[in-house]
Formats: sequence, C-alpha cells, structure tokens
Amino acid sequence: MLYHFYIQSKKLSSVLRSVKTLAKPAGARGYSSESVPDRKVAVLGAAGGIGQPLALLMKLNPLVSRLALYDIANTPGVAADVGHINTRSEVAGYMGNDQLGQALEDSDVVIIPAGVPRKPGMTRDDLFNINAGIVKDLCSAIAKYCPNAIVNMISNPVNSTVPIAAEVFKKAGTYNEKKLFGVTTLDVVRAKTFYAGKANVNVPVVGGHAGITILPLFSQATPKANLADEDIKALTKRTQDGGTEVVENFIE
Ligand SMILES: NC(=O)c1ccc[n+]([C@@H]2O[C@H](COP(=O)([O-])OP(=O)(O)OC[C@H]3O[C@@H](n4cnc5c(N)ncnc54)[C@H](O)[C@@H]3O)[C@@H](O)[C@H]2O)c1
Ligand SMILES: O=C(O)C[C@H](O)C(=O)O
Repeated sequence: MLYHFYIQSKKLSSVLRSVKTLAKPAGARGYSSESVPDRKVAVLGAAGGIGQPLALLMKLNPLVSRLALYDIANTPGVAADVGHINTRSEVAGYMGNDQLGQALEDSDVVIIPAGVPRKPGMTRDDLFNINAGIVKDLCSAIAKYCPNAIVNMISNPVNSTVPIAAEVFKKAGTYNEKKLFGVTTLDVVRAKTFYAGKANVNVPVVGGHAGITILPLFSQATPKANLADEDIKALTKRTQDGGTEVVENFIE
C-alpha cells in the first residue's frame, strides 16, 4: 500500500507544481526567505488505512508547506505523530464537521480517502451507498472553502465518486475539469509490475478504476515484448483484479 502511494505521491508532486499555473499567479503567497512557494494540502479521511501513510508521504514532500489532516476521529494523534517528522511543512489536525472549514480553507490540493473500504466478497460498487454521501458532503465543503483547489478522489467507487464530485461542483458553480482527478495510479503501477516487475517500463492504462473499466494497453507498452494474445489477456485480467487480490488477502 505504501509503495502505491509513493507512486501517487510522485505524481502528486507534478500536480503540486502545476498548482502554480492553475490556481494563482507565480510567486503569490511565497515565503520571502524561500524560493519554494506556500502550498497547502488537505487530506480528508487522514486517520484511515490510506490516510495515514498518505499523510506521511505528504509530510515528506518538500513542495508541501502546510498539511491539514481531517477526519471524523483520531486526527489529533495522527497530526501529532506526523508533525514530529523534521520536514518543512506545518501539520495541523482537524476533527469533526465543525472543523472541516478550517481544514479546507486556503487549500491548493485536497486528497480524499474518506469513507469505507470493501471487505472480501464485496465489489467497489457495494460501497456506493455509504461513500456517495460522505463524498458529496466533503465536496460541498470544498466548493465553499477552497473552490479553486485541485481535488484528488481516492474514495471508492472512484468511477462514481468522481462524477458525484463533478455534479456537486457544477451545482456550486466551481467545477473545473482540469482540477478534478480520480486516483487510479494503482492500476498503472500494477500493470507495470505484472508486465515486467521492475522499473523503467511504461504501460498506459485508460478507463476507470473497477473491473473491465480498467484497460491496460499492453500492446502499447515499452519496451515492447511481443506478447501472445493469451499473455495479454492474463496480464489484463490480473491488473483488473489487482484490488480484489489485495482485499481478499486481508483477514479480519
Ligand atoms: N483509488 C484507489 O486506488 C484506492 C486505493 C485504496 C483504497 N481506496 C478507497 O479509499 C477509501 C478509504 O480506504 P481505507 O482503507 O483508508 O479505509 P479506512 O476505513 O481505514 O479509513 C477511512 C477513514 O475515513 C474516515 N471517514 C469516514 N467518514 C468520514 C467523513 N465523513 N469525513 C472524513 N473522514 C471520514 C474514517 O474515520 C477513517 O479514518 C475506501 O473507499 C477505499 O476503497 C481507493
Ligand atoms: O480494490 C479496492 O477496494 C481498493 C483499491 O481501489 C485498489 O484498487 O486496491
């Protein structure tokens, strides 16, 4: 899991750099004594299984200057813990709906792993009823407190939570298609690992983040391997079922 978020964190670095051009004029709110500008990242669902390692990785990211960790429980402890890491960013914990606005205010990037994860035997769609409501409420707050932020949706089912976020932002008049992302980097990482199991390969993955909507393009992979059709089918299936492979191996 940590490895996956390392990759996502690397991708996030380019998102954080692009914040400069997307969200504000260059140099705005920069520290006078530093060349690195002020960038606030908020993690919603920061005390969870994904939120905690993600908070750690954001704390290690030199592009982040302020890190807001929000959850409905346990964020004071998580924020104290992560705050002990001796990197540049200031960490603050926020807990409960009353503190959501403060957590989001001035955020350049919001990352959302809030909600329920699936258990063995469940599909991501089985999470819809609970997570749709959570995501809707969080996105309404984003539209109010940081309407210009880049939003990265991790909460499943990503294929549905991203459209929910889009509709909330459209209704609020804050929707920007260039600033709303579903985090599907795991699919790319899995495709690369199953293709070659090592660095320096590239496998494009298009589509969504569930079952057959995950479409790794092994025919376009580099370096080229001239795989047989059966091998491509098997690699595609393993990539599509990667999340299930992880979930089935977690025992309560
Ligand atoms: N997109 C991806 O690649 C990817 C990868 C892994 C997990 N996920 C999804 O991320 C979500 C979280 O997974 P997890 O393993 O961290 O679950 P978890 O249960 O360990 O953590 C979820 C956290 O969300 C918090 N939460 C619940 N309601 C909230 C609300 N209204 N506001 C703020 N926080 C709230 C909980 O208190 C908890 O700390 C799941 O939906 C899971 O399927 C997506
Ligand atoms: O599969 C899940 O439920 C979690 C995540 O979407 C994953 O792909 O690992």
